[in-house]
Amino acid sequence: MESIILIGFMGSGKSSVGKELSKLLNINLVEVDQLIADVAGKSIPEIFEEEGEAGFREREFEVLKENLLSNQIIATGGGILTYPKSAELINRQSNVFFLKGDINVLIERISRDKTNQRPLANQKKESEIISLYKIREQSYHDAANYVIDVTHKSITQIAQEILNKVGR
Ligand SMILES: Nc1ncnc2c1ncn2[C@@H]1O[C@H](COP(=O)(O)OP(=O)(O)O)[C@@H](O)[C@H]1O
Ligand SMILES: O=C(O)C1=C[C@@H](OP(=O)(O)O)[C@@H](O)[C@H](O)C1
Ligand SMILES: [Mg+2]
Repeated sequence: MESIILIGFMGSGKSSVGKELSKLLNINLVEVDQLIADVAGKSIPEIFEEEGEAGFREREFEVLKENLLSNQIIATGGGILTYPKSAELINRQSNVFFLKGDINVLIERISRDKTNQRPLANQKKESEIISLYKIREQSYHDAANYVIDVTHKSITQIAQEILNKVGR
């Protein structure tokens, strides 16, 4: 099976749904953010602070490139498509799922989630996060082969819906 790639804004559930899919299919999860931190030996906020967003995006591209093998679940970070080299790789894939949700619900989920520190959402006004979403929204649609509404669904429901689409 060609790998299942999850894209979408922060808080849309890419990491959570990725974990669930990896369990259900018993295949490897590539959690891009986690691998970036492992390779760098520092946290995502530390990378943003020390290397800037540009440094983070190049690291993200390297991890994506090295892990685009078949038969995996790939949970990306919400900004991966802003880097043209990464967008190009993802645009070539055919099991790309855009987890799309009401932005207000996503903001609520982000603000409740204290485990994942998100430098591009922390300390930001709601209006700024909404602007960032609007800037990115079209790129998710352009890259996606499937759009899944995640607003009023559980993580398990979303994972099941994805499995149905790929015929598993
Ligand atoms: N469908 C959902 N229903 C309820 N909570 C969710 C759902 N999807 C994600 N969450 C919660 O929202 C937060 C962000 O989810 P996460 O998987 O880290 O998203 P992403 O990787 O897309 O940023 C987590 O606390 C997670 O438990
Ligand atoms: O939207 C973004 O630019 C980012 C999203 C984060 O991943 P999640 O979408 O999993 O939160 C993480 O990659 C980093 O903080 C940058
Ligand atoms: Mg994530």
